[in-house]
Amino acid sequence: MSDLTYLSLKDVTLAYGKSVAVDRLSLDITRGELIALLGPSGCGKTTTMRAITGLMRPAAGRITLDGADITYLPANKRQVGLVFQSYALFPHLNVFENVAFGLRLKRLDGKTLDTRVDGGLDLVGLSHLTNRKPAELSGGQQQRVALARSLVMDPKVLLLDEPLSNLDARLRLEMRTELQRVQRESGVTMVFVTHDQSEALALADRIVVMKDGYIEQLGTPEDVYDRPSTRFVADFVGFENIFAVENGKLKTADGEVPLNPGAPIEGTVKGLAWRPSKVTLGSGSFSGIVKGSSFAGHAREYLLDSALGPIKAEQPVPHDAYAIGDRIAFDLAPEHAARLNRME
Ligand SMILES: Nc1ncnc2c1ncn2[C@@H]1O[C@H](COP(=O)(O)OP(=O)(O)OP(=O)(O)O)[C@@H](O)[C@H]1O
Repeated sequence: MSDLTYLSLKDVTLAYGKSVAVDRLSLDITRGELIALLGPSGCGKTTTMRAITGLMRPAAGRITLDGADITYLPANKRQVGLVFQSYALFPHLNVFENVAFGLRLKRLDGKTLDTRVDGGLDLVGLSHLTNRKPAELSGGQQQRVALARSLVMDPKVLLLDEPLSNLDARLRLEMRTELQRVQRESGVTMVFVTHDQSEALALADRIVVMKDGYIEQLGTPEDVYDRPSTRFVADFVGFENIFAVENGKLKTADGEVPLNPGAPIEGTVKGLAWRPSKVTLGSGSFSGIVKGSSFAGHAREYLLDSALGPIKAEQPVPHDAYAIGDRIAFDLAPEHAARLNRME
C-alpha cells in the first residue's frame, strides 16, 4: 500500500456459504482514480463491489478507505455511494426530490439542501428538468439523476454497477463521455463494473481484469490492450493468434515451429499472441491459403490455413483484396507480439 492509496483491499476473500467467489484479492486505488472492474459473468465483480459498499462481510482480509479500516463498518457509515444499473429512482418524486432524498434524511437545512441539489443537477446537466418525473425522462437522463443523487451525498468513493448497460448503443457512447466529464469535474474516486472491454478501455484510468475471483491483470487501458500478460486477457481483448511457447518455439497442433528467422524465442515467456492487424501479410517466412475473407469497414479480414494452424490477419482497406484459395506469405514479427506469462 503506497502513501497515495485511498481505497485498499488487502487479501480480501469473499464467500457465499462455503463457496469462495473472490479469493485473496488485493487492490490499491488512488484518490480521484476511475477504475474499471472488467471480466466475464461470474468472475466476482459484483461481489467485490458488495464488499466495498458494506453489503457483504469479507471472510478474510481488510478494506481501508481514506486511512480508516472499514472492513466491518456498516454500509451507511462508509460514505460509499452506489449507482445500480436499474437506477432505482422513486417514480412518484420529481428530479429535484429524487436527488434531494438522501440529503433530506440527513436533515440538512433548506438552503444548504437546495444548493447541494442544484450543484448536483448542474454537474450532470439536468438543471432544466428539475420538475420532471422519472417516467418523463430518457434512459440517459434517468442515469444522470441517479448519478447526481449519489454525488450530492459527497461520497468518498462512488461505485457504479454496469452503469451504462441499460442504454442503447448511441446513448451508451454519449454517457461514457459524460461519466468521464462528471468524474473529472467532481474529482470523486469511482469504481465501475463492466463486462464490456471497449467501455473499460474508453473510460478507465486503470482496469482490473478479473477471472474466477482473481485479478488476472491490473493496468492502464494501454497495458491491457497492447500488453496483455495472460492468455485469458489476450483472448478477452481481441488477440486471435495465440501460441504457447515451448523450447523457444511456437507450439502448434503439428509440433513445435521456430519463429522467423529461426532464432529461439528468448526469456521465460509462456506464450506469444498477435492481433490480426499485427500479422504481416504479403511477405515473410510463413505461408497460408486464404480460407475466408470479409469486409470490416476499416479493414479486410482474412482467415488463413497455415502450418501454424488457422491464422487471422487483416489489412487496411484500400488494398487489393486477396481471393479465397490464394496462397500468401505472412510473418509473425516477435516485436509485434504480446508476451504472455500464463497460458492456462
Ligand atoms: N447470492 C449468491 N449466493 C451464492 N453464490 C453467489 C451469489 N451471488 C453470486 N454468487 C456466485 O459468486 C460468483 C461471483 O459472482 P458475481 O455476481 O460477483 O459475478 P459478476 O462478475 O458480478 O457477474 P455478472 O457480470 O454476471 O454480474 C459466481 O460464481 C456466482 O455464481
